[in-house]
Amino acid sequence: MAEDQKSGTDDASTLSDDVFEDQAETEKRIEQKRQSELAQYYNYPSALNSRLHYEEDHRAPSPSGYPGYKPPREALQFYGLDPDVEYERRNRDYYDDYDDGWRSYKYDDDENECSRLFDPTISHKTILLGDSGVGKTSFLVKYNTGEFRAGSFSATVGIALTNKIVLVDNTKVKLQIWDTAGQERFRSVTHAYYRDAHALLLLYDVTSKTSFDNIRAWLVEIKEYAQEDVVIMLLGNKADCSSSDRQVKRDEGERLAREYNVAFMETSAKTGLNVELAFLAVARQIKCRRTESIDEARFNVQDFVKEQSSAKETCLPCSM
Ligand SMILES: Nc1nc2c(ncn2[C@@H]2O[C@H](COP(=O)(O)OP(=O)(O)OP(=O)(O)O)[C@@H](O)[C@H]2O)c(=O)[nH]1
Repeated sequence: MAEDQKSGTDDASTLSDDVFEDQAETEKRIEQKRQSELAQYYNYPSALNSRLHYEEDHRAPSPSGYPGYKPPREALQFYGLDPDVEYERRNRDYYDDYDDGWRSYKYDDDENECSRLFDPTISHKTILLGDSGVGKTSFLVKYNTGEFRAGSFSATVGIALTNKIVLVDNTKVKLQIWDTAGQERFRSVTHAYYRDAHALLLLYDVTSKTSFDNIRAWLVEIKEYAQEDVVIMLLGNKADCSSSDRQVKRDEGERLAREYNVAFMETSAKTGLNVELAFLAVARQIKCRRTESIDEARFNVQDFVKEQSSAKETCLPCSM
């Protein structure tokens, strides 16, 4: 492990003997120091650089992450890795497979000339939230590239974004979609991003009761940090899994969504079930909330989701 990475631990051992600082204070200060070290990686100008992946055992930042992603040198050093060795390894192991890059870091350019852009001044910020491992990155990558790569993504560190244009009734709605780290230790970083979010996609994993139980805690956080009128959608991901693996029934998800008055659907990043629909519903709801039209303002995302889910359980075209 490199000296950089060890510094937090060294601080802890030194300061635990310090009679002027109790353990809680020490831990708090170390966490602040760690966060400030991490914070520098979130300020990279490029969206690609704002995303760091690493493997659970901390041996290496994820080589795959988003296809074509190359962590900054400092990020690798932060995890005690030699950047030259890692870049070489990544080139060898992964770049050949993922040479298309993550295509939609630029806006998708819609060919439909007659469609107008809804509120061109705003990229509507949409954030994926939920416990670590529920499938946020897979969900976004599926939406973005149409591909699912089982087990390809290791835990997200911090945040990353992509931009998409969704066509709602011949109007383009720009979504700026943020993928966040589900791990508790990055929570304080992601909180900062809730504030100006227009929509939140809150995921749990239908094969993990814990991730479902934690939804209530996520909703408490959302209430605390997000704007009051934020569009929230609860998604039970990994719906493709067999019934023997399933720990959360569909109607449990529905009940919870009703209790909190949020839209709900089950999804699968693997099969694409409702992936497009989730973003379409979000775009539609955002547009309707910001429009003067009485008819459109009456649009209810939950009814829309219900209607669409029963009409078609797979990916929908973007224009409806
Ligand atoms: N069967 C199935 N597996 C999925 C699905 N979505 C994700 N997975 C798998 O679940 C694991 C975790 O997926 P990720 O996309 O990395 O999860 P995450 O929520 O981004 O995790 P963090 O980055 O730690 O917050 C991976 O092994 C994925 O292949 C799905 O819809 N179906």
